[in-house]
Amino acid sequence: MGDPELELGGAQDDFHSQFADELEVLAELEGTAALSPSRDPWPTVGRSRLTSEETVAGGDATTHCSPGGRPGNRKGSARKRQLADHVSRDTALPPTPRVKRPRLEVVKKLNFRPEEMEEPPLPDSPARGITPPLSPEVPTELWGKGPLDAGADVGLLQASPAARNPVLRRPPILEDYVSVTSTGGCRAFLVLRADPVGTGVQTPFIDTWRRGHGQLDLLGVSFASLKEQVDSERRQQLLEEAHRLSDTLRSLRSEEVQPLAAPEEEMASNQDDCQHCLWVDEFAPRSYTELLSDDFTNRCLLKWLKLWDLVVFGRERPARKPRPSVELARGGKEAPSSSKWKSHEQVLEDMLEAELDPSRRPRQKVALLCGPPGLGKTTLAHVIARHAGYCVVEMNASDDRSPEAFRTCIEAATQMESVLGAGGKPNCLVIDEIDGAPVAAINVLLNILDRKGPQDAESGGQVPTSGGRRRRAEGGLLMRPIICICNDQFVPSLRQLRQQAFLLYFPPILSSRLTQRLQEISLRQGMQADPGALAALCEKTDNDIRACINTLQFLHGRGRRELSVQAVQATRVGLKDQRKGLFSVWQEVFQLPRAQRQRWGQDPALAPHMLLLRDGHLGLGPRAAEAPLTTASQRFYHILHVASSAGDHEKVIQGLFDNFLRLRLRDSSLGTVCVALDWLAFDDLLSRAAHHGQTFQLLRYLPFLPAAFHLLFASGHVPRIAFPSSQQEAQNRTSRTQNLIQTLVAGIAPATRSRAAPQALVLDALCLILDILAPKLRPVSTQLYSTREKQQLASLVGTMLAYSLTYRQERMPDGQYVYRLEPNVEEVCRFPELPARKPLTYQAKQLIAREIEMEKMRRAEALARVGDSPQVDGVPPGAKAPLGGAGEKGARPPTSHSHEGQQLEQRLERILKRAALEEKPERDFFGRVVLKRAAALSAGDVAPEMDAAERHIGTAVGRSDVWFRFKEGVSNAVRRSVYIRDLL
Ligand SMILES: Nc1ncnc2c1ncn2[C@@H]1O[C@H](COP(=O)(O)OP(=O)(O)OP(=O)(O)O)[C@@H](O)[C@H]1O
Repeated sequence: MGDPELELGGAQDDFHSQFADELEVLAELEGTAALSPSRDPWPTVGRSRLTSEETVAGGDATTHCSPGGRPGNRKGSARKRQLADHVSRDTALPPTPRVKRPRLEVVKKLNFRPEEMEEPPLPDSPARGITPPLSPEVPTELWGKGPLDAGADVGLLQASPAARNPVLRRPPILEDYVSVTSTGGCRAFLVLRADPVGTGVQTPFIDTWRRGHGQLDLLGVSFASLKEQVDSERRQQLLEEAHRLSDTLRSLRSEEVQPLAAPEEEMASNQDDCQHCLWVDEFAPRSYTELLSDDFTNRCLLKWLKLWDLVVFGRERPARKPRPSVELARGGKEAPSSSKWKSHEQVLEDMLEAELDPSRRPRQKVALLCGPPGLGKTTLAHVIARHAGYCVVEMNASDDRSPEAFRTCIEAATQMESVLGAGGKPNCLVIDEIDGAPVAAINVLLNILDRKGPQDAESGGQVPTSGGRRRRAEGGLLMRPIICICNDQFVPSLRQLRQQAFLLYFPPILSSRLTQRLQEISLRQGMQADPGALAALCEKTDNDIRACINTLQFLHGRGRRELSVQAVQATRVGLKDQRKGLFSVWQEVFQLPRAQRQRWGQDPALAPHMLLLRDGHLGLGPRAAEAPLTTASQRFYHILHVASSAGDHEKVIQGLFDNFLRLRLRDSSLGTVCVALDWLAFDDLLSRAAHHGQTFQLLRYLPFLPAAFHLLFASGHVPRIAFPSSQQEAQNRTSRTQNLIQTLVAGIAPATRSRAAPQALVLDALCLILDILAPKLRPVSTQLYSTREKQQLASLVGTMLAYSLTYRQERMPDGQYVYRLEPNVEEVCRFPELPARKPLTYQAKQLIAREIEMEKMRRAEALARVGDSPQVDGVPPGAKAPLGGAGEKGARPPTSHSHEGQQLEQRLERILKRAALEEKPERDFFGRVVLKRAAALSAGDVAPEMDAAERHIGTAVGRSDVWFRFKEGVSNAVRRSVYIRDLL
């Protein structure tokens, strides 16, 4: 854009050149006025306007008029004023969307060719906005008809050329203007006009204004209209939400006021609630009668809670009526109650009938409810505790796992002031998922249970009454009932708690009761469900209440208003990824499912082992799809699922291995047993390949073994299952045997050891060695042995010493003494149940043991002697020992008993002499000789050496040459004929 002042400066040189334009314009004006005498230069407000761009694009072809556009209002002095064609929006016009006009293209080009500037606007272009007065070049038809034309000539005559046509080819004389140069180099001059409305002046965002509120309509719909639309939509939404909420509130209130409304009304009012809440919560039982669990269990738990009444509420226990069965038993001759075997129910009844402990609490301070998930254990605990007048405090042992958190929770719930919390009711603590708690946390609970009150010490004390004084006196004594809930009672951490708790096993819910309840629920929710479909659902979920109700709600939520068996079977929801206990897994493997039991034995196609024996496969191929196998394959997949989710595969397999031979086998040819053993071997191979070779994808085949066992051995009988222990025992034996071999090998003489590798020893040598070590020895004194026998004995002793074997005396639990081989390698190579092949007598073993000891002493002494005297011939003393190594065995005759005696005597003498020589006078602290000794010596005139010996080894022994030590169980200790006088 050029500078107007410079432009003007160039035009001031001569008058003609300066005013030539004006003259021209005046001439033009005169011509236009003559052409359109009736044109209205000030169109009404309702007339459409054009923006400045349109004005520019259309040259003088604008048809707008505004108050500010009037010539009388114009003020030409302010150069910085807004362009006159930037006029305010017409507020009277509705903000209707308008079509983008093709003329906008022209604006973008900004090409001010003379012919374009004079080009008339399109006849169909909407007339909007307030525009400057008409340019004389604008054709008449552009102005439309009617009122717009009225009085046009009045203003027109008064208007200057610039006022009529703001876009000029030459600069205006009297008015301010802005020069504009097009991209093609063509120049035009825009007249500046006043903006009395102030729209353009006030807004700092002129460009925004141009884009947003101008006439370009780039959005197609004006921004304001869009905004308004959004606002109205939002308003509508809020209104709808408010309606919905008020409806919900109303329905809730009506439910409270009228709980038994007509089913239709109820259905309608519940429809909204259903979207928001779970049916399991909505239909959770609130009272005792609504419980679905077994009545006996419910009653037992309630009775146990009632046992706490005395300490909690101070209520006396009602006097018990004697049970008729007990009476009968007392009256009758045989008393069945005294029989050894009691059913679980009887045991529970007895516990509930038992006397309270000295502190007047039940003997079992904790009730432990255990059973599969979703059967309503937690619900039962809540309902029964509320029914018994308690305020239930629940904690989840899986969440609060640390012992400290456990202690705090338990103490807070049972002993703090909050016991009289909500509604003035005492608390009953419910600890859910206690099988998830660590041992340390369970120990905290056990410690709390074990706390003893003063009444425990002095039984029969005063009945504790409620109040702070009593609690203080009892310290931390547990005075509130605790109900623990778990899924698996056999987890190791619960072992101790189980022994102390009132154990209630939660039996499966009766399918008929659950079906009835489900029917009620589906009816209330407007869902049609036939009992067959509901029974199928119960069966599918193992009578899990939660899973059943959730499945119903899920199907209802998907728009299903009718439940069929097919729908239940096709639904993949409602199955909980539950982990069953080991016993239940074993039981499921060995027992047919309920529905199967009646049919078992009638349908030959169901003979399960046929599945495994035929073609040696499991019926997983096309055969599995055949009709008769459908039920069996269902069972197969069920067990496969159970085994996969059991987790501890090794234990499962151990249980199957330990128990399968105890079952009643129907197959007399033991074919099933052989197949089962093959499976076990296969499982071993698989596990080994998976773990050794790290090919873990093989692990997926492990659960097939339980499924195979199920098809082979499942029957209708309840199996008697024992916890597997054989694996553990075998492991213990293995490690014990390995230790024995290690000890044996470590004790073998080095020369022999080099040829006795452990495996070769076990497999080849040991059994034979044991035979060698059992020669026939006559049960007489060795003095009566022939030379050959003596040689035999010496050889035996030599062999045993070479392998570092001996016999050790042991006392049996019944008081008997026996000699055992040590290390007892007999265990390694003999089956425990089988008798030893050539057992040695007690005396023979005793003799051998003694000879071994003697030989050891001899060797030690020889070594000591060689150590004292300088070695002459360079031969090691051990090698020269009389009954030396195994290589020399039998070479030397066995030493006689008299020789032994001589040796012992000599040894004794030496010891005594040495002791006498070493005798030194007793000195006091300062090194002076203590005189007391001298006085004693003077009293008895005995040789000082003898006395010294006596002092050393006692009076009786010290003065005799021989002494005996009594060794219990050694028979030869009393066989020798010894006179008393020899001992004195
Ligand atoms: N008689 C009943 N009628 C309707 N719903 C019930 C009934 N009993 C229990 N439920 C519902 O079943 C659901 C499961 O119950 P609950 O939590 O007591 O089972 P649980 O055996 O403790 O399971 P978990 O071991 O998984 O904790 C609950 O939501 C409860 O509302």
